[in-house]
Amino acid sequence: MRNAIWAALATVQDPELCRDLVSLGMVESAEVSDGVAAVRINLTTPACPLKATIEADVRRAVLAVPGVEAVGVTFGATVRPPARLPLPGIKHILLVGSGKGGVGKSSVAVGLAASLALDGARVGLLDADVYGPSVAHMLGQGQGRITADAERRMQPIEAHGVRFISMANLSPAGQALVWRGPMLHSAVQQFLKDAAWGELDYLIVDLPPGTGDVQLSLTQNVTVTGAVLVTTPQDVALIDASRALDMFRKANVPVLGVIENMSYFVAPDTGQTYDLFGRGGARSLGLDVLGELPLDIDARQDADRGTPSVLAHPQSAVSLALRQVARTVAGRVSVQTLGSSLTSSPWPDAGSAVFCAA
Ligand SMILES: Nc1ncnc2c1ncn2[C@@H]1O[C@H](COP(=O)(O)OP(=O)(O)OP(=O)(O)O)[C@@H](O)[C@H]1O
Repeated sequence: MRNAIWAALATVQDPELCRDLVSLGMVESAEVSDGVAAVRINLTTPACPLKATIEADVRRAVLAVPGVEAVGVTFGATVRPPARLPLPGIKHILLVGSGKGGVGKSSVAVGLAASLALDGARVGLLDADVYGPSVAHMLGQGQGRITADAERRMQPIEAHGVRFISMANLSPAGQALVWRGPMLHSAVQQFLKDAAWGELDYLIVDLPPGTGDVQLSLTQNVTVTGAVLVTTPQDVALIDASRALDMFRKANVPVLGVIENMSYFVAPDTGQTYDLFGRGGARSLGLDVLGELPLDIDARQDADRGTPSVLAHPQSAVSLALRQVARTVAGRVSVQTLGSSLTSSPWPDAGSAVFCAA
């Protein structure tokens, strides 16, 4: 009967990877005793967006095996690395960029990092927004100081399950950073390469707004798995976002999609929805819209108080959307890493990624 269970599992497809769980190496164990089957699946990311679907499909397939009366499905997860790690110990580098400043890029980077950590991933966050570093403050560590380990490497600060490094924790608060391009380049390279990040599934990089030295330096010096763009929906933001998109394309960085922030506002007193900046505008970029995040007073206050909204207000619309976006991004990273040439990707900028046929 054990063989029959494995055969049944070989008929279950990962809905994103379009391959069966057995050939993908995702079935860790499958045993049966007295008609009760126990299956353990090793997902490609703890933030798997399709865990419930996979569980239902496994259950259905195994219960169809004659003699199986019940089935227990448990999950583990191992983020699959690319053929060559971008940096020792780091499986994936993900960039969060925007054209315009103030559109919520750092908020989204913090939200994505905290969401992935909540799902059980090992997450780092590099605040490469050296001129306006806000990550430390948003994680409640504005006063924290970076220390060195025994090998004199920068030790990231840990907050809310995320290891991060920010210029804010290196330079005295309130002082302007007056640096030329080459100094910025070497600072970001040091943050990336000389810090004791440890083992990370995802290193998220909060880029400065625009298309300057830091962005170029990053895309040219490490292999980036993908980038997400953050924009608000109005034209002035979209014009700059399309420049950032062009920069990623020229640097051959796959763009996994765009997140529309401040997409709409629901008045807390009346419940009325206002599309303040023209909800849906991000679609004009021709990218997959990964999520629409509302303008939310709690989210702004949570950032100022130093607790990511996904932790402080997990049931708010903005938090639920961020959790979903983080899982979608994690799923796309898996697809891009494991995918072969089955079909072409449905999202326009995902490089060599594959996706299931519709
Ligand atoms: N969805 C939202 N609802 C309410 N406030 C938000 C939202 N997104 C961001 N904010 C607030 O807007 C401000 C700017 O956000 P943030 O610093 O994330 O933008 P940014 O694009 O990274 O800016 P910069 O260009 O300065 O790096 C912050 O006070 C943040 O808390």
